[in-house]
Amino acid sequence: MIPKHSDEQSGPAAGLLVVVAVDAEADAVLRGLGGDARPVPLPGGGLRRAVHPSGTVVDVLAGGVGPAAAAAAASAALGAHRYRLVVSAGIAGGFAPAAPVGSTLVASEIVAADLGAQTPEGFQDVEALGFGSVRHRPAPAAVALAAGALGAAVGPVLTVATVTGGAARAAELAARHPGVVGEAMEGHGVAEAAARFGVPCLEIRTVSNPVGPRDRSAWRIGEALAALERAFAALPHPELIKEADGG
Ligand SMILES: O=C(O)c1cccc(C(=O)CC[C@H]2O[C@@H](n3cnc4c(=O)[nH]cnc43)[C@H](O)[C@@H]2O)c1
Repeated sequence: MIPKHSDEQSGPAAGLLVVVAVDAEADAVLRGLGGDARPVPLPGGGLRRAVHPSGTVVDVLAGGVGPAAAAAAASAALGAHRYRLVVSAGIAGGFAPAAPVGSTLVASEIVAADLGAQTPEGFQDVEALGFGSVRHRPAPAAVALAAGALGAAVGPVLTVATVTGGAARAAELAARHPGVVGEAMEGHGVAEAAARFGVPCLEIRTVSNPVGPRDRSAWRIGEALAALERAFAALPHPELIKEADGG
């Protein structure tokens, strides 16, 4: 694990780091936090700082699409600044019936769903193959606190490198991950980076499309971004940081 920063090295802790993929998601999160944000220097850019009405200092990072970009960006921010909690956030696909379009999700597990190998017995993840881990489990009390405040569905949220585009693949993922609520592309990368810095991590998503057969006419990105804005306005930021930290 990479040692935590000392105050002498980097000044007072920002509190919360929110890692999204693209600027439209960052803008939605920042609107929810109250609007005013200033850029913070970071190699690769994309970092803006806001203060929630609760007084919590929140850094919002647009780190790019996919787990590798998200992990690299989150590591850069975690290496440069002190945080007590990291949240992977953004829009996602929702698994029926738990996660309709416009709903909010909080991950009970952040799972790399396609990190493994095809074998004669079918897909096996790297954990089953004995050389890695595919799962991060956020603190249950923090998950419950966030979900209660947001009226969110709770369950595993998958991280995939390829968006699901068919009913058979959606059914296969649902069978392999009981209780699954969502699919996105960054959570596991962000969680891996946070773990290396010893900082707790949550994943909070709002649903833009159903997971299943590809249907561009069913995407509701504006609705999901509006839900993301509401979520970051409603989160009890100081209490959440305390819970995620272990109370
Ligand atoms: O081309 C498609 O069929 C398609 C369907 C859904 C999303 C995409 C994207 O390229 C968006 C990727 C972006 O948004 C997140 N996201 C949103 N919905 C999903 C999804 O159903 N499965 C995986 N990721 C999704 C993701 O985290 C990325 O940041 C294309």
